[in-house]
Amino acid sequence: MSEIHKIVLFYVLVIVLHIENLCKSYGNRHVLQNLTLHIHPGEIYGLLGPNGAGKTTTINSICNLLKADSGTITINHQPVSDATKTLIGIAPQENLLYKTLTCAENLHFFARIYGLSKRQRQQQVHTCLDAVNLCDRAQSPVETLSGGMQRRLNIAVALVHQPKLVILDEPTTGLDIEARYEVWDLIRRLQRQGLTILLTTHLLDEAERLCQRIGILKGGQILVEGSLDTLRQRIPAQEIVIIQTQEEERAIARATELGFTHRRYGNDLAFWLPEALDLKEIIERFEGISLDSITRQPVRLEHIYIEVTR
Ligand SMILES: Nc1ncnc2c1ncn2[C@@H]1O[C@H](COP(=O)(O)OP(=O)(O)OP(=O)(O)O)[C@@H](O)[C@H]1O
Repeated sequence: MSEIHKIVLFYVLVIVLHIENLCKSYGNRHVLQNLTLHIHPGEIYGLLGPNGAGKTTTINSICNLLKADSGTITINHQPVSDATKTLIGIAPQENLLYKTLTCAENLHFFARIYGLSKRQRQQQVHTCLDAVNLCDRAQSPVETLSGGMQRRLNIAVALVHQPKLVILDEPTTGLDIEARYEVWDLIRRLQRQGLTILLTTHLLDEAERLCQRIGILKGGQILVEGSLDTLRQRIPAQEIVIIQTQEEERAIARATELGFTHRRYGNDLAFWLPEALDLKEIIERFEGISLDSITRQPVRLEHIYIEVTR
């Protein structure tokens, strides 16, 4: 192997964030239990989990705002400390912005906290406003911006000190679909610029669109981790079929005979099809049972998430 290949391989193998066996309790409540996860350079990693799973506790530990009881967290091979804080930028769920200050003033303020020189501040404020498409609103007070613009500015604040890892906590919650598209575009652009991103979201389609790898957290542990293709192996189905019928018991009994697993997704009765079937073949399988409708779906993150966390 040539030297250049070795160097390239070295950088590919460097792990940006490495969490090993992290434990944290509040009194006798065990919030993180041997949590282990690795985030690779340049990827968007989606940390998913139900309310109270331990996502915020994990993020606060990564940012060194909270001390774990045991376990290790390293960022670029350095244990978390005040020194590693500069490697991380965080855009919290609640925008961290001063509403009466302008966009530029907000960024100057946070850049100063990170100790940037006047010259660096001027340059970074411009670069960050440009990155989030808000140059034309530099002198606008935050309170005059739309919700989507405020969210983009909140992300700009996370970028002002040029971190290596950016943590986006529920970046599009509460936004309309147009504003959401803009934030998704922004996140993809940040990745193309070489940033590594840890994203938490309750929106599973957001994770499907953006994340190269996903970890599902519950009860303070990562239950599964991997690419969407890896996670799909959790559901041995070619397709999921939702059936509406007045004869659900008979449909379930037939499906069981055929070897189709059945599930309830909300009120929907669903069957996992182990082989690809066309519509006519699906109807034939349920012959003699009156079907009101059949809807076919690919296996989605939503199905995997429900399977893993149920
Ligand atoms: N300071 C604290 N003292 C006691 N319990 C706490 C404290 N902070 C968090 N917890 C508990 O720890 C558990 C995990 O909380 P955490 O905020 O990390 O979850 P989360 O996954 O971020 O949830 P959400 O999706 O609702 O934001 C919850 O049961 C929460 O009530």
